[in-house]
Amino acid sequence: MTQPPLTRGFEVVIGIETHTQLATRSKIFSGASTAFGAAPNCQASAVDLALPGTLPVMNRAAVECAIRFGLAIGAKVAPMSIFARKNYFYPDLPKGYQISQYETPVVQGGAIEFLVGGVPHRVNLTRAHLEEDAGKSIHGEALGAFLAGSDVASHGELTGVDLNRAGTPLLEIVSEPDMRSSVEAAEYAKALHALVVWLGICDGNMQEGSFRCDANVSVRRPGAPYGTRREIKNLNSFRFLQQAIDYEVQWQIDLIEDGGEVRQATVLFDPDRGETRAMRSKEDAHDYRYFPDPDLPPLVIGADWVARVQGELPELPAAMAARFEREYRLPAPDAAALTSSRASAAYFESALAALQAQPTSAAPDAQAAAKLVANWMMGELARRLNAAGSSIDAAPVGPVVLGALLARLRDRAISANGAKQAFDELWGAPPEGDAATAVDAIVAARGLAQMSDTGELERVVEGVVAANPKLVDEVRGGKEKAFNALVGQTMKATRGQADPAQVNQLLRKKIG
Ligand SMILES: Nc1ncnc2c1ncn2[C@@H]1O[C@H](COP(=O)(O)OP(=O)(O)OP(=O)(O)O)[C@@H](O)[C@H]1O
Ligand SMILES: [Mg+2]
Ligand SMILES: [Mg+2]
Repeated sequence: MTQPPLTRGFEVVIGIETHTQLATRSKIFSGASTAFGAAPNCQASAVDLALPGTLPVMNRAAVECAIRFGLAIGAKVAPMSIFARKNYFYPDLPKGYQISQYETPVVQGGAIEFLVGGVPHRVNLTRAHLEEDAGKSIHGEALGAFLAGSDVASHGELTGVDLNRAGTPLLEIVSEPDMRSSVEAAEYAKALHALVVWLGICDGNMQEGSFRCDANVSVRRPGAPYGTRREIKNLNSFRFLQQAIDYEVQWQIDLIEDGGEVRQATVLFDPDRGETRAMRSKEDAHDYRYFPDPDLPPLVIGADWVARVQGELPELPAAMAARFEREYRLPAPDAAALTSSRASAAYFESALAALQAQPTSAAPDAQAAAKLVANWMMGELARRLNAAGSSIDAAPVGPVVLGALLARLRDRAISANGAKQAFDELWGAPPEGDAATAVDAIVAARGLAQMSDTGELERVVEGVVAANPKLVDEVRGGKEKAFNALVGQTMKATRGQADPAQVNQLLRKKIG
């Protein structure tokens, strides 16, 4: 075990609770739609509004998401779990309680594994439980926009309640207090996010609140028992998560060094000021008066259901990364990057297949081909996607086209620089029809072809050597600059169409 890093002599302890919105079509206990963006209160059924006499009915699809998750992280999927009422009063919670799971959650234990700077980390999970989301309170400008044109004039003093989100299925994923730095916390959250999207149980849209983290933070002197935690609520970006923890750690250490004592509290992060601010002193479990919900029977999950879901599970990111290392002989960081999403992994495999489908005169080198595709995906393609703020499934240059382009690079028909120019052109105007034909057309139209006829290049080199006796003498006297000048002249004579490596080689041979 490596020693955890210390901050001003303190060890940082972090546990994360993540509210993952499950990608089901309807709500967890009603048939109302979960689609995002509807006008307020258009997607709230009688159950979501908590009208008297209504009863919740469990959504099978939500349970199936929980099973998928449990199996993917090596947890125990409880054969029987219990729904409980978590009682609190808030305007956006019309029942006065949230249906959640307490003592017996559906997913128990398991772990998330990920790399931090290439070093493997493992964070154990306590549990993951199913629950319903609450509605939303709407204040200020957002409410004003909604009320514009109505006869409610002084909306400045009002708060609106939108119950569209009420009853949306959540899986709350609770980690053990296993993290020791804000960087580790952010990497954990990224790995968890990638996994739930990979499994297809969450759309992962953090702006719309589909994946929200609460960071529980405490500090302690090395070897001391855990300190008191403060909980930073509702962090919806990895950067905010990291910033909020960093600020909170400094705040707690300042307080302790000034002789104060951390008290349990719920705090909010203000991204504009980069600060955390107390929201309320934290409720304890007994404040919620948890008790089993008499409206819902125990949730029973049979072994056959678990076995079926297991059979339908896709190859998981860690297993796929290990396979990429083994099968394609890629370095571990490349394999991890390429398997950051299912779309990226699928792109890689089809680009590689397309590259290898192009005939070549040289002996095929599978490892070199895989590395070439990996380099281009992590370099040129990633750069382009970042600049466009786009995702890989929407890339204008698809895997088959990239494979065809890289085949020309492999065969030295174009230079790396020429390939980049062709890539730019393909990006601007995605080709239709056969990919190789489209690539060759661009290479021809832009004059990107490298001179492939060795005999012809040899004649050019001979000409350059004959015309520059002075430079040749200097090269023989050991002047590298003179050699570069000869390379430059040869490139010029071939209008840049020669392979520089080949020019180098021929010149050395001629000069001796
Ligand atoms: N001393 C501590 N320092 C940092 N994190 C802690 C500490 N003790 C517990 N935690 C973490 O706090 C989180 C507690 O989550 P849990 O859902 O069990 O309870 P809660 O926060 O009281 O409930 P709620 O769901 O109502 O917010 C866990 O992620 C746990 O690892
Ligand atoms: Mg919790
Ligand atoms: Mg909490």
